[in-house]
Amino acid sequence: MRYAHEVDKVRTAERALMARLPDGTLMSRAAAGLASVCARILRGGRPHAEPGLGVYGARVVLLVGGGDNGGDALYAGAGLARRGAGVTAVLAGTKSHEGGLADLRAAGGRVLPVAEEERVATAIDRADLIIDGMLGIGGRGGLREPYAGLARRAADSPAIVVACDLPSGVDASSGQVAGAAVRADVTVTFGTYKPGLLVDPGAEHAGVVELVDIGLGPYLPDPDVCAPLAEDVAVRLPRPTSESNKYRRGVVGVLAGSETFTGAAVLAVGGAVRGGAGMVRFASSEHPVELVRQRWPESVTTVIGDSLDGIGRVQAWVAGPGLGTDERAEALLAQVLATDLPVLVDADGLTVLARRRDLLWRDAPTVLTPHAGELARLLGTDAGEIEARRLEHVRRAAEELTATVLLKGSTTLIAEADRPVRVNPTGTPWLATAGSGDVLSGLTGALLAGGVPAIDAAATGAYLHGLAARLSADPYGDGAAPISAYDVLDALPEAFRTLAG
Ligand SMILES: NC(=O)C1=CN([C@@H]2O[C@H](COP(=O)(O)OP(=O)(O)OC[C@H]3O[C@@H](n4cnc5c(N)ncnc54)[C@H](OP(=O)(O)O)[C@@H]3O)[C@@H](O)[C@H]2O)[C@@H](O)CC1
Ligand SMILES: [K+]
Repeated sequence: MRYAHEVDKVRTAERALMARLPDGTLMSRAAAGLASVCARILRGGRPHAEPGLGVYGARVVLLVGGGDNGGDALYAGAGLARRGAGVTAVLAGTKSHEGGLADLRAAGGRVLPVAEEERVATAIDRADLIIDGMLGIGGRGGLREPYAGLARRAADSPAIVVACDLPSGVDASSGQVAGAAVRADVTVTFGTYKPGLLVDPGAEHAGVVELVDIGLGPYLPDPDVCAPLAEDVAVRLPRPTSESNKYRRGVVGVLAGSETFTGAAVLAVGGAVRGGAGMVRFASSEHPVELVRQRWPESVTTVIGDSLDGIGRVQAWVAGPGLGTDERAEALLAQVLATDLPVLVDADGLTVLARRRDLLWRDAPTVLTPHAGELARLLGTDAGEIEARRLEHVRRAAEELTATVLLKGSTTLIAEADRPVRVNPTGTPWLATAGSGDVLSGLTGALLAGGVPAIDAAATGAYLHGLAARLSADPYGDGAAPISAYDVLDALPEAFRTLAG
């Protein structure tokens, strides 16, 4: 698991640790870690030179802000200069870390005030590697000048950009980006991950994130956000044993589809079948039932009117994909939510819930799987607001709707009251395709029916779904192609095998 802590918690832990250590120890640990990642990157090749020539002779530019983030960059730059790199520090703050500056000068580094615009521009354009040490966890709001201009210049340079602690302009605690921000290839972060490195839009500015241990671990409280690794997900996968039968593996009920919308039902049932349900019971009107029967003959189908009576026993429900939003849909959804079973509500079901939030007053687990637009309707805000502050909104939704909320998007987030928000690390931009959400609903419903607790079912479902999408979009790791929701379904067995193996 990768754990992330908000800024106030990082600061408290740092104070506690610093009280036990000689002055400057933490900064020197951070700077040493940063320098060693930069050296490794330079050894791997750089844009202006033959690959693999190493640190000696490499052109390194430090963008140095007025706080301790700039201090880290200066000490790291000094370390690289001692290994033979040509290091230029662009001083952009009203002041600069004195110890760091003295160390860089002593190591033979060059210093350029930001006002020397032409020389600064030339240095950035010719750099092999740029260290962004403008702002770290002390950053607030959009980047002001001259930082914003330097961020833009760095983006146009062919150099590899390495962010110190976090890309300047990204809010460490939320991932919000208000205006210009550095886009890093690699971010070297200290002590713990910051939520803004895992949650978009911050995450997409961070590139590959490397954590440097500075000894903070014992002083950190529970995390605010966490991102599971493959092994964290693998241990939660339900695995049938010789004792298993279809009822023990879980019977999932799928209430989906209507005469107008049929595809969503076929995909949701497919997600449940491939998600490992022992049995899928599908309830809908005639046309979708006919199609599901053809495609998934292993499911047990029932044509229903406006009552679910006689469907048979299930252990969890998936309700909503293609269901419509009329009174009949509302009546059926109300019956599902009146049970004491875990229920996942998606798509049209969420639209109905936006006008019937009272249906969420229940004791059994409820999982909601909205995209930003659906969540906006549920919370009475707009989708742009949600996208800009995803973490805040998914937490608010979990509290207000008393549900496990999985917010789909470029990074899928899963929240439940009083627990760290989980960030899903898998997925591909190609997953943003019609019907893929229906597959996720069925898959997660199968996990719920198998007895997996709501937050784990949602996180595991999201992980497998994103992994299946990656495996089908880019099976050989040499280039991705568009995929359909059906491709995701077809890659689910491979995703399970990859995880379990
Ligand atoms: N604490 C520790 O033990 C350790 C900390 N470490 C390192 O310290 C970093 C935190 O350092 P920090 O607290 O000095 O803050 P930092 O991010 O450098 O920036 C503060 C300055 O930014 C300015 N500023 C703010 N917003 C702005 C904006 N939008 N646009 C422009 N300017 C803006 C603000 O100016 P002001 O608003 O006050 O005028 C203020 O001067 C941390 O990320 C890690 O790298 C490591 O060494 C490990 C040990
Ligand atoms: K930075």
